[in-house]
Amino acid sequence: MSSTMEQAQHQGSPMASTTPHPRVVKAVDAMKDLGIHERITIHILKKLFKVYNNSWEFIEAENYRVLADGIFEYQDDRVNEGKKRKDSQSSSEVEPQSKRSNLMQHENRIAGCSQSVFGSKLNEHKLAQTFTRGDVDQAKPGSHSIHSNERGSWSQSYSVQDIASASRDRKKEKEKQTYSYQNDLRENEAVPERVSIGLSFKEPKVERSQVMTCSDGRYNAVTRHQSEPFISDDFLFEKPIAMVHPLNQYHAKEDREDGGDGISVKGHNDGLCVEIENKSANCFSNFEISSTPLGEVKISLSCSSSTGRPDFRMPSLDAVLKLAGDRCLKTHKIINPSISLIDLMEELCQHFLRLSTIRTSGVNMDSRALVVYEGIHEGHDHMADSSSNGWRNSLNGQHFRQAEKKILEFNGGRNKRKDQDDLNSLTSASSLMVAQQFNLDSERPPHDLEDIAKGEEKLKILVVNEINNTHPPLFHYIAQNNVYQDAHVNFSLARIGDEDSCSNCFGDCLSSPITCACTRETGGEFAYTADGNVKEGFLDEYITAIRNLPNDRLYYCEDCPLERSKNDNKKCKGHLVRKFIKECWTKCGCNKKCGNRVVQRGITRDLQVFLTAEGKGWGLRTVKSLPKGAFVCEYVGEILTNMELYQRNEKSTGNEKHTYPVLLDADWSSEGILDEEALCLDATRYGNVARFINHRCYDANLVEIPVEIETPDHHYYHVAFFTSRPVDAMEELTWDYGLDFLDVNHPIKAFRCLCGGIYCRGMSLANGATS
Ligand SMILES: C[S@@+](CC[C@H](N)C(=O)[O-])C[C@H]1O[C@@H](n2cnc3c(N)ncnc32)[C@H](O)[C@@H]1O
Repeated sequence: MSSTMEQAQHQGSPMASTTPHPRVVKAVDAMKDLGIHERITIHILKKLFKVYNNSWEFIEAENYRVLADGIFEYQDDRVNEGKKRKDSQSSSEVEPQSKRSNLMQHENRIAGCSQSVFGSKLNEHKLAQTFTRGDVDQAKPGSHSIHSNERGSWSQSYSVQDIASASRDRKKEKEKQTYSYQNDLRENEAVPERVSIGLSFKEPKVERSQVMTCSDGRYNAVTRHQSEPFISDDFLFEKPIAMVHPLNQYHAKEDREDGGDGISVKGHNDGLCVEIENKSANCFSNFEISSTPLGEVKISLSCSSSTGRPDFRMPSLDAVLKLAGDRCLKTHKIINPSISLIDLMEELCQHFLRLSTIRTSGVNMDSRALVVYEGIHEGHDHMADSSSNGWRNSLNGQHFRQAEKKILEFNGGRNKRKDQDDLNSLTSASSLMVAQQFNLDSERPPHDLEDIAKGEEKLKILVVNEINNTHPPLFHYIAQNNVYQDAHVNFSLARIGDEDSCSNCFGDCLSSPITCACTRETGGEFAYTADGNVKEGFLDEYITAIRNLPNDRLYYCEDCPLERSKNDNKKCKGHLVRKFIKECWTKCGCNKKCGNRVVQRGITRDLQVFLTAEGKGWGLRTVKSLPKGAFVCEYVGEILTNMELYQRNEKSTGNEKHTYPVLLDADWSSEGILDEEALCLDATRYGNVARFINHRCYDANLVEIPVEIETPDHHYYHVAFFTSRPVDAMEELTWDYGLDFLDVNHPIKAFRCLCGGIYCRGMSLANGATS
């Protein structure tokens, strides 16, 4: 980014160090294993910190048991709130009492104090009056374990210890290993534990023909009324209340005596529970949900018929959870608030089957193959790891396509819509594989030298090497930003208010006499000229502001997400508050050719990627001269969270070639930004031509301006490069990265600057170029 020497000291630069606290990262990783999204984990962590006076020990104890409980409880509360809202809207009936609150009141009566760690803000002091600290520790509700066996069955059990029994059972409990995944090969064991009051699965949504009732009218004991007697001792899960066959909907509707869905329902003799049975011969899997009157619940997922398949391989639990988690994130964007536990289990089951029966060129996938399968979603790290095992060539994208085809064949009896879904996920997975293949085949020319954009842009972008016969570094060309995994980028029409769109405009807003609502950001005037360049007045003011850095241009976070995560907890260095350009978009009445739509139209200038003579590696230049304010290109890359970037950097050896990530902090002043909301763009693996723009200190000929297009929410925006002055034909395009060459702690080692400018600040300071 354009900046002065001083600016390089600030965080309002693309190179800002993004280093979350390692303990936060560990906690996030641990929760991710449970399929919990980073945003939620961090949200709860913060609350727990307040409750526990920043004590990590308490939060980390028993493998983050408190944290997990807090999260479950939080999710529970949200579901309840949603339900309450719905209920109060739809009927005037007396609101049914929350089941959890029933339980909690009940537990509280027994324990004589508040038990909720999170929701009711556990008061340790208060608890200590009745129980020892150890008892309180033991009393954190909600242990959770998952077991799997060789035959493809998992059982997932949840437990809670109330304070009273924690006191009693403390010694016994210590011996139990709770809250850990166990992917061992032992027989499926039912673990006699009691249900967590914090879990959000207490009222499974039963869809289609899945029925889940108890003959006494209760789903499970979480619905137990507070007046029921509390019996605290062991209760084994002997009888399932329900067996749900999630894949049943895929079977052809042949045997209709059961109502046409292949499912029949029959009650258990004990008069307590109901079993749901799938009569279909092609039963792939089923769930067993067992419950006791006390609320002890065991949910097990078994894929029994897969075990008879010769090609069955037990997939790793992590792989299945990851695949299901990814799908939840991608299909539902983030966990769908209306999703039920049954839906989740169903999803898990499908992915379990997917992974357990994938074949590659007639060879069964083994555990290594699963790692690569995950690698499809992960980027090239896994592939790089696996390559060292010397087997990568047998698992290229084509084989994965075969593998996916196999899944479709295997599921031949399923309905068409599901097959289409599979096909869709296949397409997205395959497209990522193309990027992996660059690494796979060293014989293959890495890029189309005639057009490095491979047709993704309107114009071809030539690669020119007048110096030697090397090629540009490997990456996957994308013309638009793409979410890597966790970034929460919400483009919904509902978020665009009337004030954020010009629905009354028509044709070209620039030539309209009506004041366009889209000029809101730029003081009632358009930022662009009719030629599509940024107006000189706007540009000069913008450049002056970022180069001269008056103090009122810097925003200092009270609790900076960048500094907070560092061990030394330094103060915020300040983020440069930038002016935005707002372009017209879908809700606007104007047409696609409207003059207030420049960046969204993509690259229109003739550009070349070339090998620089000064030793800076590859660079970008313009073939024709450009006027001041011309749009050149956008910085396109993967959208990462601050945390993901940190994790990526942590894995890096420090010796790779880097593009520098851009932090999207231009508008942090308008709202306190949270860790989990901090986004950045990284073009190292996926990017466009902007990844070739080299750095120049201070007087670079490009300036980056934040541009709002799809969403008025400035936590995500486009980073667009415009010329800061007229540029000659064949002149290299440069950008001031805003690098602090003095920052030895930055995760990416600075290079020795060869910009050759008279204001160069990095020539003598840093050691060794990385390119
Ligand atoms: C975003 S990439 C730019 C493209 C890069 N030159 C390439 O070949 O892929 C950033 C890297 O380019 C090199 N670079 C960029 N500007 C430079 C400069 N002024 N002096 C020396 N190296 C530079 C550094 O190696 C830096 O890590």
